[in-house]
Amino acid sequence: MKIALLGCGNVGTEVVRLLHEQSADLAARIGEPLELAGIAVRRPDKARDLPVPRELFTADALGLVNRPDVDIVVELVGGIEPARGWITTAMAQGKSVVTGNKALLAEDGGTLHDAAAASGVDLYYEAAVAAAIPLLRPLRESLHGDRITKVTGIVNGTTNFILSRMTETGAGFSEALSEAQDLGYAEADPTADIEGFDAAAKAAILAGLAFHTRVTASDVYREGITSVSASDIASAAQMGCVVKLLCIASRDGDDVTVRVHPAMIPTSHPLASVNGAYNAVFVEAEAAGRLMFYGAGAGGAPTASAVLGDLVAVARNRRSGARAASESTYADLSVRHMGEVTTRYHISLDVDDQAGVLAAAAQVFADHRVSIQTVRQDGRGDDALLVVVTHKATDAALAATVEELAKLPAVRQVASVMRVEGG
Ligand SMILES: NC(=O)C1=CN([C@@H]2O[C@H](COP(=O)(O)OP(=O)(O)OC[C@H]3O[C@@H](n4cnc5c(N)ncnc54)[C@H](OP(=O)(O)O)[C@@H]3O)[C@@H](O)[C@H]2O)C=CC1
Ligand SMILES: N[C@@H](CC=O)C(=O)O
Repeated sequence: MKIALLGCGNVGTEVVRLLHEQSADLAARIGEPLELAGIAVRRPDKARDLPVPRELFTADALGLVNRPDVDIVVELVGGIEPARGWITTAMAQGKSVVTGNKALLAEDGGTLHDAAAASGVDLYYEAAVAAAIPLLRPLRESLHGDRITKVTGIVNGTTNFILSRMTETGAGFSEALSEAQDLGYAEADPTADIEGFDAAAKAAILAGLAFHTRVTASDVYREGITSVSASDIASAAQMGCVVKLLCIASRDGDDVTVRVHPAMIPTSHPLASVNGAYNAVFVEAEAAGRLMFYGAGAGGAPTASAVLGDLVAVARNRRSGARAASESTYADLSVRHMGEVTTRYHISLDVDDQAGVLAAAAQVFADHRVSIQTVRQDGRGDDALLVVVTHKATDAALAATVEELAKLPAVRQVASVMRVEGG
């Protein structure tokens, strides 16, 4: 069975290594050997310490995809184009595809699934969400007899690594990000990680599979972690909380809400102890109850494990003439606007006069029917912040409250607003 590998970076390199080191086991599991037909990269002449002949490398990805001896295409380049073109070309020629490209799946998964169905080939993408964790196959298959109501998780390893470092060692944001890049966790453009685009793409894929509907990245409410400060982390700690970038997808009747944003969660919450580049996802289903999936969420080797798992499944299907179940998108659900979502909020106000501003601020909260749970002062003197934690309120009510708080004469600025979940 011949494989065209597109991309040999953090993940592709480990795929090549595993294909080499485990070739006998893989052949035994599949019933015939897997052979690399070629490896497409941007710089074919770059020195790479890999156990394969240099002649396998090419810059002509499309030429490799088009080769008649190629059976399966593994796409590990990323991005929308030219990856989409390579994948649809491969499928049109009856070649099955394995990919880890969440950005493409979340933007245009429908086209890829339709192309796979039209050509009767497989499209597998376990690596696209939460890397090594077997998560998509359980959603696509094992839980198909149940009704999933909510998926909550930490699905980006880079941001979880950064927040963990900031919390545990007091590391700065940039220092922690460059460490995550060195470890192969970050996307080629790390803006995708730190601004929440990567987690939003994964949230769209998870919501689509969980709720049997098509959800694209543009349906997902998204905030990244670039505005999370050391003072937010310290303030969370004072409340017995930690800050995490959460992905929350929930279904309520015919409506779904899909959101990605930083949130304070109590240290007793099971997601609070998920640190470093680890991911964890809670799935709540009507009959199964609460299920938790946990493991390495980024990095070359863990992601390659998921790619190899898909490769074995696709190769076995080709040998037996079988095909994975088609995409299940029969449910016509509407995506609810973020303004309707209710949660608790932590608001830090940089004020001139703590005592003087309290009554005015309380009135603003009352005017918008946002009920205050606690108020406290953080720090001393000019640097002191007035910290308000609310009871549950809608995002729309909170946004209107914050807009008015910012106009109070004694408020220098609204230093931060963060959701509080799970308490
Ligand atoms: N890193 C991770 O932890 C995870 C990554 N993923 C996904 O896996 C995919 C790959 O990620 P990763 O390995 O980290 O990415 P890298 O940036 O490390 O590697 C990208 C690879 O693609 C090659 N490439 C780029 N442009 C072209 C082109 N035009 N033609 C041919 N080859 C090209 C590069 O070539 P060259 O080597 O010459 O630069 C490189 O080999 C992405 O979709 C990513 O989102 C999924 C889960 C986890
Ligand atoms: N950049 C991603 C890689 C895995 O999907 C992450 O950090 O989670």
